[in-house]
Amino acid sequence: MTNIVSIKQLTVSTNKKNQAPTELIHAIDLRFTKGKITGVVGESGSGKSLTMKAIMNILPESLVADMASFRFNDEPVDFHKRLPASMIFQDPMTALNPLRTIGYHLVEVIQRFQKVPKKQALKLAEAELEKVGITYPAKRLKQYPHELSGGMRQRVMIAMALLAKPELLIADEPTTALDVTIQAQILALIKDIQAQENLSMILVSHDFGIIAGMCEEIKVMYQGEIVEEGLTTEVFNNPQHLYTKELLKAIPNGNKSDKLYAIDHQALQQRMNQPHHFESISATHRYLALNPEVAYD
Ligand SMILES: Nc1ncnc2c1ncn2[C@@H]1O[C@H](COP(=O)(O)OP(=O)(O)OP(=O)(O)O)[C@@H](O)[C@H]1O
Repeated sequence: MTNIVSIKQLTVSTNKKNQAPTELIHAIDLRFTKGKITGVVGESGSGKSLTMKAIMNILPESLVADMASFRFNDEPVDFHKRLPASMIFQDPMTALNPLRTIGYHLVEVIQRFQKVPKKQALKLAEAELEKVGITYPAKRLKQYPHELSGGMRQRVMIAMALLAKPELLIADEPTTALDVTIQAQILALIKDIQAQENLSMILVSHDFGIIAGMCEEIKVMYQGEIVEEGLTTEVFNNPQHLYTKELLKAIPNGNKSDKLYAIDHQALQQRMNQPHHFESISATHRYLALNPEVAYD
């Protein structure tokens, strides 16, 4: 099994003038299997987005990433270079220019990768919209982002991401801003595309339910660290880390009258600080024992 991404000792810190740096991501090792969807789950603020932005080399200037080694497709890469990877974000509106048509956005990506005249690029754009399940694609090309629903805008973002022919697709909370039925449709689309193209994907979500339904492998993030990782079935059925157990309790069960379970962080921290807390590594160790070929070199 090859890794699409393999990083050792990734650290992300603040980088502000006249201020001591604060470490936000704490020397984590990351490995994502090629051709699969790997889930990264954790609450808001656990460091999921910063980790993804560090992989994509799109951190804001106020932050800086450092790592001991970075391999893409099993080749060492200079992490200051852009990877053949695309990223989809939670809010497509921020990634789309409100003054430009959908067609403009798609043609721009197509012409960045292929030398084709505009007319032909528009035909390719139309076909791509159809592929991501957008009805009346020819009409949509002439529309502006605000004329489309949230779900349709996210489909456009997926089309744009795919047109860049990525070897890795990172979807960071791609359905969080959408209502539940549309969420399910977009997740089904992502899963279909991944399977059809055998794409390597990282799916980031705070929702363990989504991750468990979509991903074969999973990493749990907490306070800038990976606290547990392994096969989803294993982590889901037999969580080892206290935080993972709490996250699993927090999965909404679809019953609207149920109060959402809130994690008591203070109590969790106290339990984690107890001397017998050595659970975090065992799922990883078991995973590596079962898959020795993916062990770090
Ligand atoms: N530009 C920044 N400067 C300083 N701290 C930051 C910056 N961006 C993020 N952080 C902090 O880093 C931590 C991790 O943020 P990150 O956005 O990666 O979390 P997340 O798990 O993706 O959550 P969310 O889903 O809410 O974005 C948070 O504590 C956040 O406050």
